[in-house]
Formats: sequence, C-alpha cells, structure tokens
Amino acid sequence: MDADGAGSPCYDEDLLHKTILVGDSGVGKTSLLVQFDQGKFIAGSFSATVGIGFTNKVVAVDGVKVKLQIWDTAGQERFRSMTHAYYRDAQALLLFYDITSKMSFDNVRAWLTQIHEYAQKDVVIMLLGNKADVSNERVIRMEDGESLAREYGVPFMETSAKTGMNVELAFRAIAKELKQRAVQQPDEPRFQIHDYIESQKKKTSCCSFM
Ligand SMILES: Nc1nc2c(ncn2[C@@H]2O[C@H](COP(=O)(O)OP(=O)(O)OP(=O)(O)O)[C@@H](O)[C@H]2O)c(=O)[nH]1
Repeated sequence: MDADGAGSPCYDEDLLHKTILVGDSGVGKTSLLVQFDQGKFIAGSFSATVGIGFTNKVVAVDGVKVKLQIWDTAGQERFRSMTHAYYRDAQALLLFYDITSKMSFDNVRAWLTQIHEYAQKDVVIMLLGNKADVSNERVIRMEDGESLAREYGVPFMETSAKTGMNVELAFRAIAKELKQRAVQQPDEPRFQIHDYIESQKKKTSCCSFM
C-alpha cells in the first residue's frame, strides 16, 4: 500500500471465507478436518457424519490472517439435498475421493456436476485423493487423479488424514487463493494456485518443508 493509502487494497482480516468439504461417505472428510484443526488422527470404527457442521480456522498467509469457516458435510446420499443448500455461498470446495475406492473416484464426476449446478461459478475447487498412506490398498494411481483434475481445470493433491501429508498445504493454498482474490487489482498478474501447489509439493519432498 502507498503512503497515502492508495494502491493495492489491504486484506480485511475480518472476512470469513466459507469452505466446504464434499465427497462420498467414508473418504475421510471429517478425519482430514480433525487433522488440520487438532493435529491428530482418530483411528478406529467409522462414524458417518450426520448432516453438516463447521469449524473456524485461521490460516496465516503472507503475514495476514485468513479466516476459513470449514463446513464438513455428510457424504451419504440421504443428506445430499440438505447439503446442496450450503454450496450457494461457498467460496471454496474441497472435493475428496479415497485412493483405495474406485467408486469414490468414479463419483467425482457426479460431484462436479452437482457443484456446477449448485455452487457459484467462480467457486475455488480442489480435488483431493485421500488415504495416500494406505499404499497396499491403492486402486487409483496418482496420475489418474492428476489427469481427472486437469480435465476439469482444478488443482489436485493426494493427502493423508492419518499422517497429515499435504493437509496444511491444501488449506493454505485455498486460503492464499481466497486472500489474493480479495485484494486482486485488475492490472496485477493473477495468483496461480496450481503453480503454488506444485512449488510447495517440491519443497516438501525435497527438504521436509512442512
Ligand atoms: N488410513 C487412513 N484412514 C483414513 C484416512 N482418512 C480417513 N480414514 C478412515 O476412513 C474412515 C472414514 O473417515 P471419515 O473422516 O469419517 O469419512 P467422511 O468422509 O467424513 O465420511 P462421512 O461423514 O460419512 O461423509 C474412518 O475409519 C477413518 O479413520 C486416511 O487418510 N488414512
């Protein structure tokens, strides 16, 4: 910002960005949110989410605080019409599949159709292939996730709610994109979320960055 207050607008730290987690039942939405919020993984029997609930999280991006209101939805079909109502004012949607479940991967296209029907046109969508730690049960290759994401023009990464792999990165990338959109000037080059994720992934793999 210039000394006289002109130039790029400051980011308003009071803004609350609604982010929704969607995907088939059992793909790990709740677990990933718990990992992000509390840094832990609760192993054991699976208890499906009933309805919808939210968690507020503050993510530090470029020296400012970005507030995410993260809505965890029930993946079960019977809750679908209820959760659609929440898509409308979402600014970001994290769409999950489980790398050990072909059905959850095949259903990604149907989820994207619903997102395009119910969410705003400019919603930020990210595709996540979760349970990357379960390598012996993998049925969806990383390249398949990448290729599907490319087809729809959305960023992609594999995650693990169990080990925490890429969990912070997923939310940080979303927070950075939403923050950039809020302060974007027409003449400024756009923040490229794909490039950001790729550069951060490289840092993680080469230097244990996170
Ligand atoms: N190994 C492994 N297990 C996971 C991971 N994420 C979730 N799980 C397990 O998968 C099961 C389902 O996880 P949830 O987080 O409840 O799934 P969900 O997508 O929230 O399911 P719904 O609430 O029905 O939509 C649980 O038994 C979790 O412990 C992961 O990254 N790795």
